[in-house]
Amino acid sequence: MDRIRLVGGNPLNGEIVISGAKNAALPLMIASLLTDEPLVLSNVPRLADVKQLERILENHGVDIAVHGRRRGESDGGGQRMTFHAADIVDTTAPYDLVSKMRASFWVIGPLLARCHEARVSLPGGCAIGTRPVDLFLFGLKELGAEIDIDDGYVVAKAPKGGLVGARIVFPKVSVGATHTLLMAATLANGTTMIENAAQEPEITNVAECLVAMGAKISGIGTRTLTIEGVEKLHGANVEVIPDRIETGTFAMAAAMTGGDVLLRGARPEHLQAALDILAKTGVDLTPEADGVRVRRNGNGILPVDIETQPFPGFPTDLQAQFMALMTMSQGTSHVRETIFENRYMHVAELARFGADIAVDGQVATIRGKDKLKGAQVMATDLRASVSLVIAGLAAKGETVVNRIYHLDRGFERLEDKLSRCGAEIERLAG
Ligand SMILES: CC(=O)N[C@H]1[C@@H](OP(=O)(O)OP(=O)(O)OC[C@H]2O[C@@H](n3ccc(=O)[nH]c3=O)[C@H](O)[C@@H]2O)O[C@H](CO)[C@@H](O)[C@@H]1O
Ligand SMILES: C=C(OP(=O)(O)O)C(=O)O
Repeated sequence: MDRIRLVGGNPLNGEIVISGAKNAALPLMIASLLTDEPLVLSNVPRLADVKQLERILENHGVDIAVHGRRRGESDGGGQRMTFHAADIVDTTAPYDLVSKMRASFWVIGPLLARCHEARVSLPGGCAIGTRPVDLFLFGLKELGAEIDIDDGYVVAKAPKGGLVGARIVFPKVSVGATHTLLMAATLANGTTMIENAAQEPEITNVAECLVAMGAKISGIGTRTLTIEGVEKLHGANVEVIPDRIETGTFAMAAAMTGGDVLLRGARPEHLQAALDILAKTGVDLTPEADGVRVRRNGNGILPVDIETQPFPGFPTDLQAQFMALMTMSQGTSHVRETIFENRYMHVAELARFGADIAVDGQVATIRGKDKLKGAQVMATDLRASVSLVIAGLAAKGETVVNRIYHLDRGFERLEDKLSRCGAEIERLAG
């Protein structure tokens, strides 16, 4: 299994190009199931999760092509890919494919809408809590679907004639359930209202893609989405938004090590809450024409308390990285994780660097240290893994991060991007 070795202490200086967002690319790829015409996506990141979803879509009968570079495109840019679901040959998403990744469960929405049936294995994904699917099932039932659980599979059937528009009031905000019901409703008979919908920028990216495919959606970017079902959707060309979690991660890495990094392509409005918090820790953040500049020169890291919240709040996917930063703050800070009940797996690993963190229920109390010391650590989930890299970049001496396949799920060329900015970091194969 590959590992990452790094030697801490170098400030980060230079430029990092932000990749396309994993959490937008995945549902956009899934949206291709809604039409028999080609959906062309650009800026698709090269990630293990994208590859895994390609396998799942191919199993349903989707033809997938990766296009070559065009004039004027940089070599590090995202992929342009076509997804063509001319004929869906199989409406089952099997356990061995779905169990590796949470988002693969979301195929249930388009399959049910277009083929009127779906059999999808209960999902996997990062082990950060129980992660039930009750909200998906509740929403699909509201659209008239009949649902059974059989041998670890969700078996869903639409009424004769297809799904029927309805008012769905989610009792809790869910990104995945919003994506799924939004996609399902585009082909339902009549109008659907999704209330208490997630407002994440990735939802907006998908909603705008669906509109480009001929869907009728209003309220995009708000808590209430209204979808007037149409008979058919068509092909479209859509760009994946830049990854706000990658942006925040590199911003925190630069804040941790000091230095001056331009995050090229970053969209500050997609992570304003996190940038506002970073500014309070003493980092200079300057929006530029094509990105955000992050600078910390000499001054110490100030302690700041955070609470994770659905968008536009502080994202849970940046909680571990922020905690890594706080381990070297000049005081005591608190993190409250309100989205997932078990998203503190990085705490025990950060302790190996000498970090002082105590967890009590939802709240972690972090007492900042002057110094961290490099260590052997184990990556436990995607964002936890990168928090260990951030700690390692600032720690004295050598760090080895084991089990980095988690990192490859969500970070494109992480070592390359960091080493170009002066970090001493390499991948050890095997
Ligand atoms: C691929 C992708 O985009 N993953 C993101 C997505 O995950 P995901 O879509 O899985 O996260 P949700 O927004 O659904 O989860 C939010 C909360 O709702 C709960 N819940 C969810 C569904 C359900 O049926 N029942 C239920 O109780 C979850 O357990 C969790 O406590 O949003 C999360 C919250 O921003 C991010 O951390 C993940 O990176
Ligand atoms: C938790 C994440 O991914 P997933 O929902 O696929 O587990 C993530 O992207 O941080």
